Amino acid sequence: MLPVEEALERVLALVSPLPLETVPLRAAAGRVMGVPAHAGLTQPPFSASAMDGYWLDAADHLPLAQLDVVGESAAGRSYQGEIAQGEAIRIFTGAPVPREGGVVVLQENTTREGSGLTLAAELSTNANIRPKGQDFAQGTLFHPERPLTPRDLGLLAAMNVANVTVHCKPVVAIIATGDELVMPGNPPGPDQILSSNSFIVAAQVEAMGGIARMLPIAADDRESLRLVFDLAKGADLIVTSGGASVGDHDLVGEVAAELGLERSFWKIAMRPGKPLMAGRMRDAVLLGLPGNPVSATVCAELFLKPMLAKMQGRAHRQEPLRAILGCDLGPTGPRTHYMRATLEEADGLPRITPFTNQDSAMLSLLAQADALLICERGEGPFKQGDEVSYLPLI
Ligand SMILES: Nc1nc2c(c(=O)[nH]1)N[C@H]1C(S)=C(S)[C@@H](COP(=O)(O)OP(=O)(O)OC[C@H]3O[C@@H](n4cnc5c(N)ncnc54)[C@H](O)[C@@H]3O)O[C@H]1N2
Ligand code: MOO
Repeated sequence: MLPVEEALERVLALVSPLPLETVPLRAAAGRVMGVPAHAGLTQPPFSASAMDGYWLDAADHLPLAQLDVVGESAAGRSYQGEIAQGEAIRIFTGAPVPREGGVVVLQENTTREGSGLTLAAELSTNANIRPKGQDFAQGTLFHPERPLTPRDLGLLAAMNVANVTVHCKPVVAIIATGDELVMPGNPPGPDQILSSNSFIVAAQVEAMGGIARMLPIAADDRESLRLVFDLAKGADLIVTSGGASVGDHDLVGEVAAELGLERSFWKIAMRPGKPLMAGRMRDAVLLGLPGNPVSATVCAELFLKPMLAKMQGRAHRQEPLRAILGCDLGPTGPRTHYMRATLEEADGLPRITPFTNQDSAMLSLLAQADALLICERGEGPFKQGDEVSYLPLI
């Protein structure tokens, strides 16, 4: 069985960053830029007042100085005239200063009568002016290698970048397989259950910036599987769940092989998630998740998310965090165990405690879990108080 690290290398080798498309800035949140943007202007484009008050020459900036107010500069309407020594202009926040070499005195530190202005007895040394180009210069490059944040969009807008070139969103076809499955909202027969995996995977895909296409449930027969695989045409990734193991009705691998799957691997040294399979299939990549909901979720966390990140040109390494173990644990066995666990705040590192029941069909415990405690294969036993690694769950 393939170690988890190697399986991750193999799934990442199956995918590449997707082609680029140009989208309006409004549609760019969460997308990853494929080429840098250039600032179309210097910001601020002019030295501007940072306060409401009066602009005057630095030579006139003296306690109790008396000046004559000869004009006004407001944001969007600058003062165009001359200003001599002993003169000032009214100025507002964001308005261009008439020239370099002046200061802005807050209106609170002046008295005004008609056009006469008297400065306060105590003056600040702050010029209250935002210098031209303080924020960025024309031509400055911007290319964060992560999803664009709302703040990034603000910066791009200020740079006069109206359209951004980003990686296309991965389209993911999601196929649940199994005669026993019905969609939520339908009454299950006596030997049926509800399909939950597709909802977990679709939400994970969307949280990672992909487009989820939830396809109809495939029955455990070749014809039905072929039909639903056909509906997946056009997707970049096909994610199945169920039918991955060794039972007589586990047909996903067989049917995918008939349809041209070049399998990269099947079965990994991981618990839960042993029967995971992956490979290239037609123009897409297939990730075959095990049917147990916990196994499907953990495999999607560990493999699908990094694949989606790489396809969008994002960093795709998930570095484990450290915590203190809240209980004793026995030896791990031959498969690295990702245990559903709760996290509690503590002095220093948080305390992590795995649930006693780690059955891979337990959705209620999965929903309560904060983290996956990582117990490497062949390691342990562990003692309460040991420092251990975990991956947070959102
Ligand atoms: N003899 C062996 N039996 C099994 C092995 C093995 O190595 N030898 N591996 C076990 C492991 S590990 C897992 S995990 C499961 C996975 O099997 P499959 O991928 O073939 O999944 P199914 O048998 O189709 O389903 C397993 C379980 O999950 C339920 N399921 C399936 N799809 C969904 C869904 N969309 N939503 C909710 N629940 C789903 C299904 O009803 C089953 O209860 O195999 C072990 N067996
Ligand atoms: O390892 Mo399976 O994936 O029991 O749950």
